[in-house]
Amino acid sequence: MSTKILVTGANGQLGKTIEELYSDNQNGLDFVFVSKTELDITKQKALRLFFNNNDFDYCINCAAYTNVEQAEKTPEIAFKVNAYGVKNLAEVCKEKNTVLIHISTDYVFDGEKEEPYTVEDVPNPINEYGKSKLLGENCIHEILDGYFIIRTSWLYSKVYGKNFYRSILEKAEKEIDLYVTVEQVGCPTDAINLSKYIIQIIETENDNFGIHHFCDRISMTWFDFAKQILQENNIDNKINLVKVNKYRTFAMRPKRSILLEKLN
Ligand SMILES: NC(=O)C1=CN([C@@H]2O[C@H](COP(=O)(O)OP(=O)(O)OC[C@H]3O[C@@H](n4cnc5c(N)ncnc54)[C@H](OP(=O)(O)O)[C@@H]3O)[C@@H](O)[C@H]2O)C=CC1
Ligand SMILES: Cc1cn([C@H]2C[C@H](O)[C@@H](COP(=O)(O)OP(=O)(O)O[C@H]3O[C@@H](C)C(=O)[C@@H](O)[C@H]3O)O2)c(=O)[nH]c1=O
Repeated sequence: MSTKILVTGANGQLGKTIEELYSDNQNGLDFVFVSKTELDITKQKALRLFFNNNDFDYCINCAAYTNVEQAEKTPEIAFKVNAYGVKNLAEVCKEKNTVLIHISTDYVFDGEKEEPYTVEDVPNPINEYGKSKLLGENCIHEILDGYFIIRTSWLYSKVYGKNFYRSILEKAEKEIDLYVTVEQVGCPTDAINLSKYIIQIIETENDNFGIHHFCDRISMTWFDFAKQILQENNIDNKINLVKVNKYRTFAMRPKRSILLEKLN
């Protein structure tokens, strides 16, 4: 019998990456991908109806509000999706005995710890996006037993969505000087690697429920990452990359948010 998997928020960078890698439904994995217009996690009744009409073994929740700057100005939008939408999803997963695989973020931490963050470290978010994601995590802990919360960091896809990798390339097309901060240190994570990590949890029938940390294991500043992006695309000699201590933003971001994976 095949394993039925629902992917919510399927039009985002992670959802699209999973779809590209796995939608051919091989190895007994049977995927259903739903975008926000097809299934809005903030609409409780529609969500319940959808789950009542379909059975899933797993739900991979890629739905989120990820605009960190805008979340600071209108936090209610971020909380609606990242906290209360996630609560709705946890409730229907509980009713239908579906294992929820939810994605969270390094931004639940304040970034003041010198060493990498372990899954035992206590979160203390310093921006509204991080606070909304932490409340989403807490709703899952309260409602579900069978769940994975996978915290990742600095996620990027080279082809899908809006992310730092693609922003730098877009800017490089228009500008000769790029100003990038050295204020934060973290681990950029390719959406392809995160997708593989999620799917191997399902394929191996992992039942090590709870919080997991997953990131690509090379830590750097955003400036280092921008340099790497320009080099990779052979445009580092055309662009003047300028190191700045502070890049003006509305939201605060954790200074050091390296995630340490749990060793089993
Ligand atoms: N991007 C990053 O750097 C990081 C992301 N994460 C987490 O990883 C996960 C995936 O992120 P990523 O793929 O980058 O995010 P994206 O912003 O690329 O995708 C999120 C998707 O969710 C959809 N969505 C928004 N609101 C709802 C809703 N109410 N119901 C259903 N779908 C909705 C969005 O649709 P629309 O665009 O139409 O609003 C979008 O297609 C998220 O949980 C995020 O918090 C964790 C660490 C780093
Ligand atoms: C585009 C740009 C950004 N920056 C700075 C601003 C900020 O401090 C830092 C990161 O920029 P961004 O705003 O693109 O990235 P940001 O939205 O902070 O990325 C975060 O997204 C959420 C969803 C997460 O969960 C996090 O893990 C993290 O990936 O780099 C520059 O210095 N120069 C630039 O040209």
